[in-house]
Parts: sequence; C-alpha cells; structure tokens
Amino acid sequence: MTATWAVTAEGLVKRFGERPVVGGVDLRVPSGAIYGVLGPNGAGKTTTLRMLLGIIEPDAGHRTLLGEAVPREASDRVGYLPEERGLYPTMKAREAVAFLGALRGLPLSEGRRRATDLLDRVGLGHAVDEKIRKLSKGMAQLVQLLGAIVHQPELIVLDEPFSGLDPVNQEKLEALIVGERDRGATILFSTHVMAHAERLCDRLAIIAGGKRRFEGTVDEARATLPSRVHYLPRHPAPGIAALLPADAVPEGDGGWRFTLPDAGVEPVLLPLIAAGHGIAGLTIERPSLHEAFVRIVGDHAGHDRSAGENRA
Ligand SMILES: Nc1ncnc2c1ncn2[C@@H]1O[C@H](COP(=O)(O)OP(=O)(O)OP(=O)(O)O)[C@@H](O)[C@H]1O
Repeated sequence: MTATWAVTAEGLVKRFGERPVVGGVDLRVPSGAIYGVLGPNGAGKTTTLRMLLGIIEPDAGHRTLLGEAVPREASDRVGYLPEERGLYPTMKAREAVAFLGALRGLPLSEGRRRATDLLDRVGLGHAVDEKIRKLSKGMAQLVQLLGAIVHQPELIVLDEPFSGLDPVNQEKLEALIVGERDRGATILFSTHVMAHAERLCDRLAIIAGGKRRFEGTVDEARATLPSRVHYLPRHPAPGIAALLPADAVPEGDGGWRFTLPDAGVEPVLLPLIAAGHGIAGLTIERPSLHEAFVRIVGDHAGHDRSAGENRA
C-alpha cells in the first residue's frame, strides 16, 4: 500500500529530566517529497527524528512511519544517516556500503554491485578498495550516506547531512538527494543551513524551542516577511520623501528602500512619475528563506542557545 504520508507525527513530546526538549511537535511528510526539518542548534531536530524512527520513545504523542504505528517495523524500508558519523575504520569503502545495506536486508553481493556504481556517482570510484580510516572525514561521510541509500529505501532520513562537506561534495549530495526523490523515495532531512533547504525542499517545518513554528513550502516561508522595494529616481529633488511611503529610508546610491505595500508598487510610482521624478531603477526584493528563518525563530533563539550550551 502506498501511504499518502510517509511520516506523520501528532503532539510528539520528549523530556530529558524535567525539561521538555520537544514540546508537542506535529508533522506530515508527503510521500515522494523532499522535506526539511529546520531549526537552530538545540531546537530538538535530532530528538524529533529519533522519535520518528523509533530509536527513542516519545513521552507523549503518536507517529507513523511508512504507515506503521511501530516505526521499527518499517526499518528495512528506511535509510538513516545519524548525527553521529562512524564506520568501521578498517572496512573498505565498497564493503562498508554493502554492509550497511545488508543490515537493512540487501544481499551482500547486490550491495557490492550497487556500492561500486554509487561510489562512482559521487566521484569516489577510485576509493572502492580504500580503507575507511584512509578517507577524509567528508569522504567517509559520503560513504556512510551511500550506505543509507544502497538498499533503495522508500524513506531516507538524513540528520544534518551537509555538515562537514566541502562545497563540491555538498553539490554532489544535493544531486544525490534529488536523484533519490526522482526514483520515488521520500527524503526527510534536518539542517540549519538555509541555502540547501531553499534549493531542495518541497515542504519544510521550522522548529525552535521544541515547538513547530512554521510548516509549508519555501515560498510560503518567504512570504511570512514582506518584500522590499528599492527605487532609484531619475530626477531626485527636494520634496520626494513626501511622496514615498512612511517607512522609506534613503540609500547611499540616491535611491530609497521601503516595504512593498499590499496594493503593490504602482500606486507609489504614479505620483512620483507625475511629479517628474522618473524611474532610473526599480527592484522588488523578496526575502530569502534565511531572513524568514531568522524572523520565525528569532523570539525563541535565546532559549535554544542556552539549551545548546547546557549540552556542551
Ligand atoms: N540524551 C539526552 N539527554 C539530555 N538532554 C538531551 C539528550 N539529547 C538531547 N538533549 C538536549 O535536547 C536539546 C535538543 O537537542 P537536539 O540534538 O534534538 O537538537 P538539534 O535541533 O538537533 O540541535 P543541533 O542542530 O545542535 O544538532 C538540547 O538542548 C540537548 O542538549
């Protein structure tokens, strides 16, 4: 049966001691989507993923994984890159990938065949017979990631998969994630780097302070902040400020910046043109996901920072 939702969670709660680290998170990850769980350090992303996978039990709430109410029953259909990286240092790269696949039910011979192709795809074809301890940290991380997808799981869960990778390997990983989605898999990954989420996510949730603060598409997240207008008059002259919106501020280049009014920019421009100021330049700047994230988590960042410090 193909579930509409690869993952669902309702009111997930986890306490460590007295402190609720996850305080009632709801999630619905559509099958076949790339879904990002975004949040600052200490927000509760890893704890949430671990509860979804059945690695730890929630103190309250319900979740389903590929339609299973007991997540472990779906484990052969899931691939997982945990936050803690680690492979047997004496194992060779191809063997390590095949071994991780075998843990999820893939025959070793098939795992080795697929491992060779996968390693080639990420530019590690030369390292198939290299021992893990001889690989760089980033290369070993890619090997571990291939081990999470070699059995072609329906759901791939990646905890901060981009951290520790150089820009070239980050691009390879992005391509790999898109390739897996195109194969039909669902990808759920956590990150606090907005650029990857902005490029990859079909949908995303932002959690901070153990609570979900936003759920939707990247565009919907960006639309939580108004767009800004940069207007450069052709003929700046005294009195122009009176024709501009109240929040307009002058810029060093002779232009003005203001919030895009609900009615659009035209009602602002028409009087400026009529008064002879003209238009030498006009840009409507949409907020980035980074800016939306900072605003959405802003109120809760202090709490999350102190939580992160507690752990260190
Ligand atoms: N086993 C544990 N015992 C006690 N506290 C824990 C445990 N695991 C996590 N925490 C605390 O729970 C909070 C959330 O941690 P978690 O790792 O889920 O956050 P995160 O969003 O993944 O953070 P990061 O981006 O820094 O990895 C942190 O304050 C952390 O110290």
